[in-house]
Amino acid sequence: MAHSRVHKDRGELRIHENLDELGTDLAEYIAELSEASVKERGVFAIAISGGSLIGLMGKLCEAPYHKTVDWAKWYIFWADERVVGKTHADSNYKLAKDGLLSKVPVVPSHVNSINDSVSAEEAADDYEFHIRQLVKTRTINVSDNSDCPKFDLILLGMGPDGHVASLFPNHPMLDEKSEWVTFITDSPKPPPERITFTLPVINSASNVAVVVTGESKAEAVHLAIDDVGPDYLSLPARLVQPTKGKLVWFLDKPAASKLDGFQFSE
Ligand SMILES: O=C1O[C@H](COP(=O)(O)O)[C@@H](O)[C@H](O)[C@H]1O
Repeated sequence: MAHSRVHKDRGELRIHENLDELGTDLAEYIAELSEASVKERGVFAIAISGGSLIGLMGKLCEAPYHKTVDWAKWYIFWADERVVGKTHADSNYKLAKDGLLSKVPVVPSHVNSINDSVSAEEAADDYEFHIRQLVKTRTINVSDNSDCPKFDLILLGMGPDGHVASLFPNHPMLDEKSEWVTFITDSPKPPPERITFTLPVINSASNVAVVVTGESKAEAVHLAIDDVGPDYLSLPARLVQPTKGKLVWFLDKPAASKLDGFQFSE
């Protein structure tokens, strides 16, 4: 049974007994947001990440979700992408296509992947331009207090170093305020060339979920959520603070094991 509590300023924490339970809760959460968004706006604009997240979304391809979700209304984007070919093993697009998108009836023209035949800088510019067109038509909603896109849902993973999307600790891209999509050519985690949503875009979303599993990430989870003092305020995962949207953390027990008070909530 999942343990859920609302942190005073870091959103809702859902701590799961195991990966199976987490996968079930995550699929239900995404399906509910999809239904609400389709009812309200006629579409569901969702941005996904790569890494372990895709495997954890697997239950969406199974009953009942493969039939009950209105897949034709989904518009899919990437919160970050590695600048490699779409058939490359490092491609977040390939990961999602193989693990999810090829198994459900999404509309191919609604799958908004990056241009993989140009430089990282050009790919970021292209992707931002593309998103701007879809904000104009309101396929992607617009923020109430800036011109930023307001995705219905942004799904993030987190690395053991606290990176989210391709926003890495101590990198100047964390200070980017005007671009929606930026690029990196010296990523500390290979491959080096990537594009990523910036923090203003992530924090303008209606819903942001950070999905983190495994003991290797327990320290970063603690630093991203607990009151740990000024040294960690700029940890990328800590900078995920939706302005008006809702933040939910999906954790398994090993990832949550270093959270303050974890032993008392078991
Ligand atoms: O490089 C990346 O890493 C993060 C975390 O991946 P995980 O496998 O540790 O969950 C991922 O969220 C991001 O999209 C990816 O490009």
